[in-house]
Amino acid sequence: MVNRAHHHDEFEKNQFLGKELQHFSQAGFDLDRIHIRRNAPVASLYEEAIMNEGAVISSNGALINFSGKKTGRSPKDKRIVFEDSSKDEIWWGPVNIKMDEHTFEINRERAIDYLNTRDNVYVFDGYAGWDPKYRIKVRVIASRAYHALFMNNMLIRPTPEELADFGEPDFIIYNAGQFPANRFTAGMTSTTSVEINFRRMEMVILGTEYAGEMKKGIFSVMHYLQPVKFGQLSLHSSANQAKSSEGQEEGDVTLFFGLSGTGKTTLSADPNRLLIGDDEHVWSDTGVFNIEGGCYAKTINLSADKEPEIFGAIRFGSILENVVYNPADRKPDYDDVSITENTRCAYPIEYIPNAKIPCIANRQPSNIIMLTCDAFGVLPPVSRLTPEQASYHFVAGYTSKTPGTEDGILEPSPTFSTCYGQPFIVLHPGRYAKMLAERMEKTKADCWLINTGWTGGKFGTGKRCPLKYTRAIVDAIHNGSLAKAEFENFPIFNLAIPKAVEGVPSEILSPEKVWPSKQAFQSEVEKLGGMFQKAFAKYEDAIGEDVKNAGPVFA
Ligand SMILES: Nc1ncnc2c1ncn2[C@@H]1O[C@H](COP(=O)(O)OP(=O)(O)O)[C@@H](O)[C@H]1O
Ligand SMILES: C=C(OP(=O)(O)O)C(=O)O
Ligand SMILES: [Mn+2]
Repeated sequence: MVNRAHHHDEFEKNQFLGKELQHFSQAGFDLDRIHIRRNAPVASLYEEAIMNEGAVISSNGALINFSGKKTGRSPKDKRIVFEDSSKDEIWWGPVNIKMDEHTFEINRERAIDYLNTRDNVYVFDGYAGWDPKYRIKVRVIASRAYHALFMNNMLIRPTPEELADFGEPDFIIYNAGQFPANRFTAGMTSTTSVEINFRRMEMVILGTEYAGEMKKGIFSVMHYLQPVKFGQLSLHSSANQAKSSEGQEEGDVTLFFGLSGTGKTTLSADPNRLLIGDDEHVWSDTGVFNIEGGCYAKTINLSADKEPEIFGAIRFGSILENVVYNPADRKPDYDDVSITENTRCAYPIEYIPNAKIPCIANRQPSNIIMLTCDAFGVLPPVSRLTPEQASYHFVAGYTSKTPGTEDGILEPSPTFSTCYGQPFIVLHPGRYAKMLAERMEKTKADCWLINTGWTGGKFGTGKRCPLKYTRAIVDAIHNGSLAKAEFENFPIFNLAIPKAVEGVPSEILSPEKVWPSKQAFQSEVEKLGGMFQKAFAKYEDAIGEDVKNAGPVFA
């Protein structure tokens, strides 16, 4: 137990109102034993993470934490409870594995029993969703100060008044990640378990301390609630908005879709634009809003030079995860991947200088950008999509998995991750695709496919499209010049490739020209086209003919 000054103790106890405490005893918390610390000050979470969890303060002021054995998500251990209120809505399958209600009860009890053995139990109450019409109140209950601080950064932080009136949460996370699941419990296949129960509106985490499970867990909840309860479209995307500068139309909104590692966070942090959010959004009837109150950036090879906004956001209050530091001066070494390639920083969104607070735009998007990280080096750095092609690519979700974000992924591996976020969707992909198509049709947004991955050859031979060129492409979309470009056809996929983009060498725009041999290129394009067809076939029945016809066509 930390030897805190007495007045700190009293202050923090008073953060909880009597009525709130009742919820905890009803849930089985032993209030005579444990000390509940609700929305504790960031500084005190620092202290306790340092004293009890091996965290250290880095030279930039951020808190470096370690998540233990699991340094990425565990998709094979993520389950949804099979129960009457939600069972007919859920897309059961590899990403939404069934769990019975009884097993959930056992794991929930196990989590609470473990939390009852602690001196301190950390609670964070906050919101998910910046639009008050569609937001939910989330309570996180965790055994580690690190996890409370992480969600302090990632959820929307309530004002003191909102906290005083918080009342009952809409959703609760029980995070006992330090304690394993019991392998003799029916349905458990490992010591890790991440599970959501939509009847109880609860999530239980056992056997993984990777903090990203919590933020992506809430995202799954929103992927259920937004379409089903609110009729709104949740998306794995970042979003930003034009300031009144540089030929951009003031206020125009761009969505960047993409699986992990494709560039949502990097490209949405743009000095010329206001950041709405880096990862989870809802395209509502009235505009776009962020689900989160913070960002979760990758820090692998991070430099102040290439990514100044993100680099500058790493300071007091930010959480660095699994980042190696130099003991002599406590400087983080972002090039060191000896713990994992999935090193991260979680910071409150206002740490980005151009953040738009509240993170909401009462305006429909003008540009939809689909980010793909092509490990085959076949797709062009940028192409223009028809609305049908945009729907096709959204459903196919072609990209690569980034090393480290999921347990067991060691190098960029090609995948078809439907909706550019298969691990997080809860309903059939066709339902999100239909809502997206309706919204694109209504707003007539321009659609683009950007390959932030390899160009001119496969992973291992070609090279990743330099960030400065991708940024130049995004600038050309935003200043309207790309829409006016001359286009040529990209074979088989029938994508429109611009012949020139300001700031980008023309020869890289057409992959055919950078590939060592025309024949090798042709055969890789065909191979990839075939992979698309096979991946799309799974969803064909739920998607219209016009969209199906927008995919690769072999002469
Ligand atoms: N052309 C590029 N476009 C975007 N990111 C790039 C590019 N080349 C390299 N990167 C790197 O790839 C990573 C993209 O990660 P990030 O923006 O966090 O993706 P996401 O938010 O979609 O998970 C960053 O580490 C970034 O520095
Ligand atoms: C946090 C994740 O993704 P992203 O990089 O998209 O934030 C993740 O996939 O666990
Ligand atoms: Mn991201």
